[in-house]
Amino acid sequence: MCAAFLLNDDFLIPYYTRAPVPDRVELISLTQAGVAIMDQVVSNHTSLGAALLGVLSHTTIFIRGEWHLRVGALIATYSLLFIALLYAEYSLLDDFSAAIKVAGQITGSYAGGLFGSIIIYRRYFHRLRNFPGPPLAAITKLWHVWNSFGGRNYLLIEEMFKKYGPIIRTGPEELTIIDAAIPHIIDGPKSQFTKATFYDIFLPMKTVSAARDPKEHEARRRIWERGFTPKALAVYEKCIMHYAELLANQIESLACGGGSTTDSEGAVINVTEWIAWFSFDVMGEFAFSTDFGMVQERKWDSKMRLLVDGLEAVGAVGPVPWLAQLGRSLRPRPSLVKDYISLIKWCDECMDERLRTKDDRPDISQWLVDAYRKNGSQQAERPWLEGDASTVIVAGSGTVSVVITFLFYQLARDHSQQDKLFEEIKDVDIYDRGQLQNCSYLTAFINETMRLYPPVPTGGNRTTPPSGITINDKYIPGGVTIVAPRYSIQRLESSYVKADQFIPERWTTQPDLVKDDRGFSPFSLGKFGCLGKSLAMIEMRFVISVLVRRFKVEFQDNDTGEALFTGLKDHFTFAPGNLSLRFRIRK
Ligand code: HEM
Repeated sequence: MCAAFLLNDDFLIPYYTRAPVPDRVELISLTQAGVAIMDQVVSNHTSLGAALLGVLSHTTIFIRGEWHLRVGALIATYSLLFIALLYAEYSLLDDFSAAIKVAGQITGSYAGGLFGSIIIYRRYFHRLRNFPGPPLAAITKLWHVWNSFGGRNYLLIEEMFKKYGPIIRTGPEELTIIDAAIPHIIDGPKSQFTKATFYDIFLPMKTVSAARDPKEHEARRRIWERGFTPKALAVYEKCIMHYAELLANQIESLACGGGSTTDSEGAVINVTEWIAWFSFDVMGEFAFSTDFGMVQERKWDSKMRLLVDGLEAVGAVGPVPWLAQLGRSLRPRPSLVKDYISLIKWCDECMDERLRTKDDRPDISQWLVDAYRKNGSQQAERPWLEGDASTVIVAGSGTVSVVITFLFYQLARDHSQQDKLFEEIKDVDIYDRGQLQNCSYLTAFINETMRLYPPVPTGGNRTTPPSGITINDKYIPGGVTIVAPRYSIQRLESSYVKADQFIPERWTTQPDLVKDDRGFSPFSLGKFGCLGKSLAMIEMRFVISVLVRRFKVEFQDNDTGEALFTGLKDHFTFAPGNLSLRFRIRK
């Protein structure tokens, strides 16, 4: 009877209406109907069993731990099960289409049970269920990939902040928190937070910036720190000076009539491009002791373009690490993944070349190479070497160039600020690092640029310690990913007066314009904080000083620099749109 409720109405009528007594033909058709009913009963029971198994595998296995690195293996197992079932059914029924139907029904029911359970659990029973946020974001991070496509993650977070408030559930197991206190909570000296699953998108490449295991990270960081001693910085400084002067000379030759973009009133320069060339050239020296020659040649090195495109992949799939791993195992590979793989391969080749040079070069990599040569198991060390070398380039150039580009935008917008900066540095010996460090307006200009346009605008995800944390009287359990987006935190009206306006004086003569500076952390803090902070400050101070002393900058004609913003993309680091400015030589 019970089974009958699950059945098709057509079968029930002849089965339960007994009178009148059937003839032979009717008996045969009744028997066939009976067999069909039994088949259906068995099939429905099997589907139900498979669906229950799906629910059970979620509630007992998949609900715990991290599975993003095993997605490829899980899909492979699931496909193999389907094939095994298909084979078994085909052996029994000798009918391929019936076998496909049954195998599909069982595996489909299992998947239905599994995903149904996941969806209901995440939406209605999850420990983060009471935090506000887009309903679909609570169910899957794919929502985030879709909505932040095209590098608009920083804007998406701003929109959600306005709609849902300062603590937003942006993923099944993720909260985005826009609060000035959060950088110190997640990265401060007493923090027990660890790096979140996001960093696994770089695997199998290994690098200090993506090491999630605290011990592994600490050991690697110690090696890196040797590359940033005052003695080492003094050597790098010479290299920075060389490239900064080369850059200024190239722009001057354009402004004097040596290039196609010239006119009698200086030269129109694509600042985004030239500054990117400069910072990549510098980091090429630091990572591989190689001159990419872009400032000299006035054009992109094809490998550097690859790097820029490869970073787009990081931005696109960053919210879903399993998608990155899946993309890597797909054949043919999606083009974004191909760019990323080519990038890793190229880093590999550059490192081979670097290892062939026997002499100790004064670059950042020498410390990494040193550790590699001393290590007993060089094979195990190799992925670190490549990963760290690419980190030097990506972390070192994609950040500095963002600040310098936006800083020049601000100089062009406000000529009085430009004059003030020039007045401060015009008589300073810019080759003396100490003197440049004392230029408070220059430092304030850099800080205010990093406040409004932080080179790492939304990234830096952390995982809460097992005991969880309490923020603003709200308890957040352990094992939850916390996103602390600098772009939004550093624009909080509760922290800064006229928060959206560029006012360098808030860091010098008008401290009352800063109400709460806890949220200002462009370099991050603590044990995961930027290793290259001092180097970056040296580099930015010097190149800005060289250029501001030699040139006046302005927008051309009716341009307002809008393209810088329309093209701006959040690829973990910011990728600015084009900024064209007229450079005139100062008399
Ligand atoms: C304006 C320039 C820079 C800014 C704003 C900046 C910002 C940051 C931020 C926010 C982080 C933390 C990222 C995270 O939590 O995942 C970071 C990490 C890091 N940065 Fe920088 N950075 C800059 C320049 C540099 C330079 C020039 C280098 C030198 C190669 C560098 C090397 C690193 C490394 C190795 C890490 C990883 C540290 C770790 O995980 O222990 N950065 N940086």
